[in-house]
Amino acid sequence: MSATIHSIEAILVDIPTIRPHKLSMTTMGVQSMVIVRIKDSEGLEGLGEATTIGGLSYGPESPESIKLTIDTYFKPQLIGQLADNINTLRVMLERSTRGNRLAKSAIETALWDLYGKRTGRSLSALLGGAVHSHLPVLWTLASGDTTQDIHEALGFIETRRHCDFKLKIGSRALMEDIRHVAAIKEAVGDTASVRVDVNQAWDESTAAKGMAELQAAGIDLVEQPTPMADLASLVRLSEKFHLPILADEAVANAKDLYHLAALGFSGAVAMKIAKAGGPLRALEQAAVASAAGIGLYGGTLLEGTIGTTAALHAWSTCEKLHWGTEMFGPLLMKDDIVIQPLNFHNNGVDLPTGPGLGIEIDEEKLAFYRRKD
Ligand SMILES: O=C(O)C[C@H]1C=CC(=O)O1
Ligand SMILES: [Mn+2]
Repeated sequence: MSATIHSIEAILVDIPTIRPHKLSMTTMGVQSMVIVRIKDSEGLEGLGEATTIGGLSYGPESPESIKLTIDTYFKPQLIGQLADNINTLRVMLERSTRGNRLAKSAIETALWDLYGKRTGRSLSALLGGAVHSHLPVLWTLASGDTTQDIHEALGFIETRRHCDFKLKIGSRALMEDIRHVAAIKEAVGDTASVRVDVNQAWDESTAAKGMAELQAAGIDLVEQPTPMADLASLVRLSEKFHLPILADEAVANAKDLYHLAALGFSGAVAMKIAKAGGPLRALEQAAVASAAGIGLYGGTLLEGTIGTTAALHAWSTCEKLHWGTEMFGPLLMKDDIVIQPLNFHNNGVDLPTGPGLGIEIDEEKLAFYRRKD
C-alpha cells in the first residue's frame, strides 16, 4: 500500500527584491511566495510554490488568496488520498475548483517533489527525461532608469551571467519608452538579444506604432503588447510585422494556444507552470506549438527557487526552446530560503539533479522570512 497525504501547509514568505522592479501595472519591492509543504504518511515531504507579480494588479489570485484556497478548499480534499497518483489528484482539483491555477500549480509541484523523493528520480526524469541540463536564462531590466539598466546589462554581459535582456515597458508615454529601449539596445550591441514586455498596456494602434519603432531599433521580440482578451489584435499585429510577438497573458494552456493559432497567430508563446495550473498542463502547450509552428519560451511569474526549479525541470524536457527562458526569479530576491541555491552561470542555469526538485529548505531562513501576523 503506498503512502497517503498526511498534512499540507501553505506558508506566506516575503523577500525584498534587490531593487524596485517596475512593471506596466505596478512596481514590486518585495516578492511574496506561497510555499507548500505536503507530508505523506511515511514522513517524506514534497515542496511546491506559487507566486504572482504585483498581486491583484496583475491577476485574480493573490498570495493571500492562494493560501486560503489551499487551506480551506484543497486540503480537505487531499488529506488521506494516495499521494502517488498525481493525475487523479490533479483532475480532482480541476473538477472541484474553477480557476485558481496558481494554487493548483503549487500543489502539483509539491506532489511531484514528493513522488520524486519516494522513487529517487528527479522531476525531469519523471516527465520523460531532460533533453537539456543547462538552460539559457535572460534578465529583465526594469529599474525604470535607462542609465541603471545599461549598467546592469553591461555587468551581466561581462560576467557572462546573462546575454539576453527583457525590458518592461508600457507605463510611460510611447516615445519615452522607445527612447529608453533604443538607448539600451545601442549600449549592449548586436550580440545581446533585447526584447520588450508590455504586459497588455497598449491598445492596437499604439502597438502598431510601437512595433514599427521597436523593429527599427533592432528589438527581437515583443511580449503581450495588447490586452489578453484581445486575441484579434495579436493576430493582426503578427501578420503586419516581421518582429515576432510573444503571447503571454493571452495564453495559459494548450486550449488557449490552439485557439490563438487557429485564428492565424504566428510568433511564440510563454509557457508558465503557474498560468497553466501546473507543469503537466504547461507542457501540453509544447505539442500544440510544435504542430502550429509557434516558438516556445520558458516563462516565469518571478518564482523563488522552488517554483523556478519546478519550471526548469519541465522546460528541460522540451526538445527546442526557441527563445530560451526567463527563469531568473531567485536572482531578483535579496535572499533565498533553500540550502543550495541554483547555479546561474554561462548565460544560463544548471538543472538540479537530486530526487524530485532536488531542492532542500533552509529552515532558519524560512522561519525568518515567513509572514508573521
Ligand atoms: O512576463 C511577465 O509578465 C512576468 C515576469 C517575467 C519576467 C519579469 O520580469 O516579469
Ligand atoms: Mn510577460
